[in-house]
Amino acid sequence: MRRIVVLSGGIGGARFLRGLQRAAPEADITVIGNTGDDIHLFGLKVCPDLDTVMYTLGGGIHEEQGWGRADETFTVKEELAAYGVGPEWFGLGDRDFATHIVRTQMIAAGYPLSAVTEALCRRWQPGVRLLPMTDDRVETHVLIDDGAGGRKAVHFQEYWVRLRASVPAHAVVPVGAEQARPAPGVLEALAEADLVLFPPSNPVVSVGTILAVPGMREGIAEAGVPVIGLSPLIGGAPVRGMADKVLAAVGVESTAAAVAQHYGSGLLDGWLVDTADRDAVTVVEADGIRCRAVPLLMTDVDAAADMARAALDLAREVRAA
Ligand SMILES: O=c1nc2n(C[C@H](O)[C@H](O)[C@H](O)CO)c3cc(O)ccc3cc-2c(=O)[nH]1
Repeated sequence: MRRIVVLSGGIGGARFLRGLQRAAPEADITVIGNTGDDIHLFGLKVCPDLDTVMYTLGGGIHEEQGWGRADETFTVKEELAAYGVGPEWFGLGDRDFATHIVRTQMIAAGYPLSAVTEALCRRWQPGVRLLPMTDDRVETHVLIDDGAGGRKAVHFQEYWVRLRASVPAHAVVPVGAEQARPAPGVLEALAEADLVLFPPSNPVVSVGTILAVPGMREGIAEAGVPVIGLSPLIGGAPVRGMADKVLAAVGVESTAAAVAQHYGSGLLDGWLVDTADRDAVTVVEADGIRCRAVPLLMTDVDAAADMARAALDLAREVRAA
């Protein structure tokens, strides 16, 4: 299984990918990155999930935080705040700003996001081919109460970072996804893949947004190769982040089994749950998805590599069946 395609969000996907690289050093890995979290701030285009993958695999990530740059300073942000220019709730550091300036400048010069991402990766050498899911603009919005008896849509980052997902999400809408086309190279990578992986990324706002791009589901199905996912939930709670909040918005229970059922046996061939959720194995298998329980806590790169090995083993089982 040399050619592996991974549909990735930010932190969880990036850390899993680092494990996959260790577990399968010979593999040719293509990452299809979520761009629904992208946000335009201060006239700049910020792509949090693409950057998180690029910095994590390129050795520039802030390890504890999981996003943004290591050894970061915030002088530009402080100067903007001194002018009264916000938002102050989104932490863009000086080093990170440079990435967004280069990206925005290249886009203004007419380059598509896929070409810009390739150019940025020339510096970071992430060891994978990093593709945005689309070159078209897709922006995830979350429908919340407006405090006056009605509802309003806010940008995903406002819901996630400013509100810390503390208010109920009534709906999650990847605005623009219906008209979006997969970025160059995405469908080709799927067609040539030996294996497709869904890392323990958010099933709604990360993997779900990628799957919302027309042609993506068909591309995965037509590849005719094992599709293996890893649960982002352990014991009914997200390992990191607030996935449970957005799962509720799409009517999915916060359990490892419910997430597998949400993806469905039409898409998924195999599913890994944590050993704490071993009772879910029979439930998931009853739905026609091969399931195994293994430790899913990515405490370090070795643990992530063990998870990647388990996913590769499950893929071999599926293929041999
Ligand atoms: O919790 C936060 N997450 C921040 N993130 C992470 C991001 O909001 C989310 O975790 C992802 O979009 C979800 O995958 C950033 C990511 C970037 O690439 C650049 C800047 C930020 C800033 C913040 C922030 O201020 N607070």
